[in-house]
Amino acid sequence: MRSLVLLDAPSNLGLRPPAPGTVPGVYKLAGALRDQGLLARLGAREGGVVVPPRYDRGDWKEGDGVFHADALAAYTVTLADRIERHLRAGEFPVVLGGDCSIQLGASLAMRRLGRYGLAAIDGSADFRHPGNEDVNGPVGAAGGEELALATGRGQAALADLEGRSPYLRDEDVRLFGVRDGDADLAELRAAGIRVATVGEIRERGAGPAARTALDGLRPPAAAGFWVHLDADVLDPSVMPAVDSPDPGGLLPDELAELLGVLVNSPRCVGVNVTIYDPDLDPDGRAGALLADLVAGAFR
Ligand SMILES: NC(=[NH2+])NCCC[C@H](N)C(=O)O
Repeated sequence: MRSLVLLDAPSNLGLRPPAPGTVPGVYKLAGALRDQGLLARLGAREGGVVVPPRYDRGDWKEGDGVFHADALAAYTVTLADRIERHLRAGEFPVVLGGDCSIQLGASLAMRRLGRYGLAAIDGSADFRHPGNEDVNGPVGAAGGEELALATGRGQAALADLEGRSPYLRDEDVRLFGVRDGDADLAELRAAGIRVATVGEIRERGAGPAARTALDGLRPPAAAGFWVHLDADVLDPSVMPAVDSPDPGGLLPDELAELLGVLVNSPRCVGVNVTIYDPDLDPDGRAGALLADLVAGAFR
């Protein structure tokens, strides 16, 4: 029997201000999903909150690299300490963000334990790094860069914490739900990162696509894998409450099937949920859907 622990990582340090003088509302994701009864619905133990530093970009300007780099580095180590403790205890962390930069905490924690993979269910690869700025624009927001950083691309202050770069090997990463025609696809595939786009998932079926992708994410290669879920993998018609809504996303039934196969694999060691922003969801409908999908994934 798996023992789930619900842990909040309400950091918004990896996103740009949604409007001048405001901060990203993703830090409220954890509270909103908990208010949907997630702790009880998961039958999870209370894991508490890893409290993030203040959102303050100071005098950062375009060209200065990743903003909040020092705060993100410190937070990643603290979050990794917490996640590592649960993994070592044989518990299964369900980590509520926050923006996608919290994936770095999970990846660093796993790297301390050995070789693990990542199944990222995300509308975009979050693969911006200094080598592809011609395609993706300048680095800055870590929430659009965490896969690049975790695979050892980009500034060492984030990509090489504890001298452990890369936290994830390219060959141990699986991406699901990147939009067809995404500008990063060619580079991802050239790097050996396996991607199932929305169109490919639809063609093959979400279950078969997920099962095939799990090949190779088991011993003797990787010991197991983490699931990173960005709410923006869903189509904006059902999940408009994200910072970068992008049409052509997965529908709830497709995500349910995908998530079900991945999190119920005995090799899955934990999951994080990111990007849903309650400020953009006045009637709470998108949050209720997300809670249903997360709670419903565990059999
Ligand atoms: N949903 C996200 N991952 N948002 C973070 C990044 C958003 C934006 N596309 C960027 O790369 O700057």
